[in-house]
Amino acid sequence: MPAYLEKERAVAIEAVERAARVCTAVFQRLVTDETLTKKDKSPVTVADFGAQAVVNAILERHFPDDPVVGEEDSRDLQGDGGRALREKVVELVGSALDRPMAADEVLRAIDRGQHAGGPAGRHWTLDPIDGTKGFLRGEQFAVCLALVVDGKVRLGVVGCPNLPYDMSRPAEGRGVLAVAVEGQGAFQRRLGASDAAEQRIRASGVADPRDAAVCESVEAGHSSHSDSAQIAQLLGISKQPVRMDSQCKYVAVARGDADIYLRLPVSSSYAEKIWDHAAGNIIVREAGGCVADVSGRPLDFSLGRTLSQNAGVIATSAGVFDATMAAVQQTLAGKAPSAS
Ligand SMILES: Nc1ncnc2c1ncn2[C@@H]1O[C@H](COP(=O)(O)O)[C@@H](O)[C@H]1OP(=O)(O)O
Ligand SMILES: [Mg+2]
Repeated sequence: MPAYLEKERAVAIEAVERAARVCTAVFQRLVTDETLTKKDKSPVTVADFGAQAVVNAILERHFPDDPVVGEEDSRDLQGDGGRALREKVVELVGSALDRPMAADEVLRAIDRGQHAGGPAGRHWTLDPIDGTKGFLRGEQFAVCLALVVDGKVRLGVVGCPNLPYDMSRPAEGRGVLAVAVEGQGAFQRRLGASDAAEQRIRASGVADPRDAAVCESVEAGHSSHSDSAQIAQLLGISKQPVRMDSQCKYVAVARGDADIYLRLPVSSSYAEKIWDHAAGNIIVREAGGCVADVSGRPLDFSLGRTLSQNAGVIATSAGVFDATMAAVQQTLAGKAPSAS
């Protein structure tokens, strides 16, 4: 008998592999094309749309009845105004899928991402490029795909093209694909190697919070750096936090590169999007780690496109979870984030 979600797991890996290739190809063009500077936002737009079209087309081929909650829609690619961008995306998608796709097919594939999500049945959730700023800097970004069944994340795949496969041996190359299915553990394999062997990954066994390493967003607008400094101080952590963009932070916790991922609300009006957390969340939990919001509540993926009942995210290895939550709560107590 096939294992739970065996086909979904294989298809999700293929989709993330191909989407990651789209992103890498666009980035290579970005650095070689003298007409583009890294300040130009258009490359990330082309890669975002291209990656979403590729993933959605592959999902549709294998699971035509499954809706997708994706970040992008095709509005900017339509009509005369969208022609230049559309042509670039169509060319990119054709080469990523090894078959030409007509423009209207590409737009339709992108718009398969407009599902509302919710508590019932199956849906996929996709962030075609998570960490766009990291992508443009040539640093960390991720292609993130997850399957939600009856409001719970059951499968997650995070492709990290720029993450060293082994942090202790960075010379051995970059590119990691992390994958987890509910109840089956978390694994990593080399991104871009079709016959890649999988290796089980586990969160660290650190028990004394003073020994823990913290990771957080590069962008202080996404997670408060001053609150995390206070939390680290309460925990007696002297190491500087590692800052990186995207769900690569969840992968870092899942394989013990870091012990604590802090995402501390800057504004009470921001609702986290499900595609920014679904895949990373299951990978950390299946690696033996813990994930909650800043109040200690589990992340609730059953409420539509956002985590409307959660604020922030705390992901840690199991041995330092309670101490981290206590320090988070002490730091945030009596401090209302601004609504701006
Ligand atoms: N105010 C905010 N708080 C938390 N996350 C945010 C905020 N604004 C944008 N983001 C999202 O953070 C993600 C990147 O996170 P990280 O800092 O971990 O790399 C992006 O998906 C980005 O969404 P968007 O895609 O709309 O820019
Ligand atoms: Mg994102």
